Amino acid sequence: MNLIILSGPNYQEYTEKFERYYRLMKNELFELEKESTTDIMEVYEYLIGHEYTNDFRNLCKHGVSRTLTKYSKCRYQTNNLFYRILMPFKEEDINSEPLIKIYHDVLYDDEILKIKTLALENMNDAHVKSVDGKDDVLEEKTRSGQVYWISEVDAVEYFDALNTRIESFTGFSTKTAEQYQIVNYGLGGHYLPHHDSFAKGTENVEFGNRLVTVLFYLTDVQNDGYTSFPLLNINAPVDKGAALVWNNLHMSNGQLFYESLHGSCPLLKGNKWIMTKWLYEEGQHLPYNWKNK
Ligand SMILES: O=C(O)CCC(=O)C(=O)O
Ligand SMILES: [Fe+2]
Repeated sequence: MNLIILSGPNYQEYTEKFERYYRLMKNELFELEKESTTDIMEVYEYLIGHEYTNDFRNLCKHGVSRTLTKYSKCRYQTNNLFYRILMPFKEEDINSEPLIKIYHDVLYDDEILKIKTLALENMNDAHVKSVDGKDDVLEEKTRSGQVYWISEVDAVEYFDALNTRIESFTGFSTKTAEQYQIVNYGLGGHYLPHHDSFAKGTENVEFGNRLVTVLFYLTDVQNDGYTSFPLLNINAPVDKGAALVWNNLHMSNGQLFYESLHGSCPLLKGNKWIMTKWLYEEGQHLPYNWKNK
């Protein structure tokens, strides 16, 4: 590329050239910017008209004013596991009722890479799993993203260790859990507030209901795309390698924890990847019998 020198006898010609290049570059940058961002108001307008969406919208847009309580602490957690003395979990309390915690750095970069590669080969448009095991296509406005259910049988080497790790930091069995679900949200991708557990009478006959959600973040997302709990006024930040863990049911009787209502704020820039594991009632040490609740 020739340098444009804005002085000397060809000053006029060079200035015109410079202006032309400048305009071209500006347009180019503008187009690039347009591709990687989306109109915030457009996405939020889209969310109007749904139950709880005002709270959800405000929370997504204005963030959180969470009051710290005596529960809000973070610690190195060993859960009385011998080898975790050397490598404790970084546990952060988010809420007490229902219990919500973040475990930082529990999914490693090489695992994230493998999981994304596996998922990319098998992505489908977002579906929701119904109790009878069939997939229902979700209304587009409720959730927009690409979904992949990983069969652990096909990828034992990735998931054996992870199952054990989940059991260590949650204290719950993964033996009756669902397969791992991977979701990729693009621009404007979101998930309106919902409960993860199944409605009464529609639980899984073998394993009961979704007791605990373990949500791993496979990417960092700056300033948006939070997992938001509108009834608790909480936005959880998207922190690559962390797992957000919460109870969907009351641990004393298995009834729905209404306040566990949550969604994913619209993604306004970049890309958000998550992986979810739902732990079921069956096979856990619970003070109630889920079959007779
Ligand atoms: O993407 C998120 O932050 C939330 C996802 C979620 O709620 C779900 O998959 O059930
Ligand atoms: Fe959810």
